[in-house]
Amino acid sequence: MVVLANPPVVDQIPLLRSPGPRDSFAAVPVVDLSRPGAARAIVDACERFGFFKVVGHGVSPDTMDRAESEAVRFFAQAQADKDRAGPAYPPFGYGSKRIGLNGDMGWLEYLLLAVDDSASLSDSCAAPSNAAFRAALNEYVAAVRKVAVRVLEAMAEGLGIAAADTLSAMVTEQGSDQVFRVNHYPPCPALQGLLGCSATGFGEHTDPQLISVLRSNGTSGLQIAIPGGGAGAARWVSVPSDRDAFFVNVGDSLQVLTNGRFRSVKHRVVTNSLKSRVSFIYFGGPPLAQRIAPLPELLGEGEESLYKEFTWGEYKKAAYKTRLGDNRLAQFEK
Ligand SMILES: C=C1C[C@]23C[C@@]1(O)CC[C@H]2[C@@]12CC[C@H](O)[C@@](C)(C(=O)O1)[C@H]2[C@@H]3C(=O)O
Ligand SMILES: O=C(O)CCC(=O)C(=O)O
Ligand SMILES: [Fe+2]
Repeated sequence: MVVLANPPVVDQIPLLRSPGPRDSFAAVPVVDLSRPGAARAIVDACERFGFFKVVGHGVSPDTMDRAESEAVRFFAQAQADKDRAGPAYPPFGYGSKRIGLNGDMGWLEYLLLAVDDSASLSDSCAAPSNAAFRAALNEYVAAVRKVAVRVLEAMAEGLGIAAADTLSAMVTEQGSDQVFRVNHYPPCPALQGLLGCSATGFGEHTDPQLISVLRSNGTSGLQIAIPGGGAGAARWVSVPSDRDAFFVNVGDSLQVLTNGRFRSVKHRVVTNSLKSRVSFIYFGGPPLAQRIAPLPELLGEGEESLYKEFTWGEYKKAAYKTRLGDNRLAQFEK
C-alpha cells in the first residue's frame, strides 16, 4: 500500500479533489441589474441555487482595480509587517491560515474588517493603516454596498413585498452589522506532486448574514454545492471566474426571512496551484437586535415558520461558536 503523506506546509489543511473542466458550472444564473426582469431572475436563482452572478452593476472597473492592486501590495509585504495588522481584538484585522476561533484552517491570508453605518471601514479597526489602501477599500465598500442594496430591493420586488426597502433597510439602518473581507489565496505549488489534489483555501460553509457580494481577481477556485448529486446529495461545481462581475450568495438569515424559499448556499474555495486568488466579500448583516423570522408577507395561509425565533445577535453569537462546515441553522429549526 502506498501512503501519501501531506507535504509539511499543508499539514493541517485538508485536501480537496482538484477541480477539472467537467466540474465547471456553465449554467450559473446571470442577472443584468440594468435590465427589466432582474427581480424575477434573482428570485428564481435564489430559489434554485442561492447564488447568482451580477452584471450591469455600474461599478467602475477603476474602483475594483485600485482596491485589488492595493490589496496585492498589502499581501506582498514581509510577514512581520502583515502580522502587525493582526487582530486588535478577534476577529478583525489580519489573519493567516486560521479561520475563526474553532480550529478551521485554510491556505489563505486575509483581512477581516468592520464596516460602519456610512459604508466606510470602521475607525475601530486600525488595519489596514496604509492611507491609500484604506481609501481604495472605502471607495470599493461604498460601491459594493450600493450593489447589495439594489439586489435586496430587487429581491423584495420579485418576492412581491410591498415596501421596496424591507430587506435593504436591514443592511443600511443604524447599527447594521456589515463586515468586509479581503482574502488572498497564494498558489500552493507544494501539492503539484500529489496528483489530483489541491489545498482547501476556504472550507465549505454557508454565510450567516443576509447576503454576501463577492468579487475576485479572475483566478478560479470558488465552488458552490448545487442540488442534483444523486440520491438527494449535493454536487460541488466550480464557478467560472469573472473579474468584472459580482457574485451573490444567499446567507442563512435570508433563508429564514423567506422561510426556506431562498437557499443559503454552501460554498468553498479550492486553491489554485499556479495563480494567486484575491477576493473581496461584503457581508450584509442586520443590526444585532433585528428579529430574524419569516416575513409575514411571504407566509402562505396557515404556513408556519420552519424556525424558532431569534435575533441576529443571538444567531451570530451561536454561529461564531461553530466550526466552518457545521449546519448552523440546525439548532434553530423547529
Ligand atoms: C469558523 C468560523 C469562521 C466564521 C465564524 C465561524 O465560527 C463560523 C462562520 C464563519 C464565517 C463565514 C462567513 C464569513 O467569512 C465570516 C466572517 C462570518 O461572518 O461567518 C466567517 C467567520 C470568521 O471568519 O470569523
Ligand atoms: O474568497 C472567496 O472567494 C470566498 C470566501 C468566503 O466564502 C468567505 O470569506 O466567507
Ligand atoms: Fe463564505
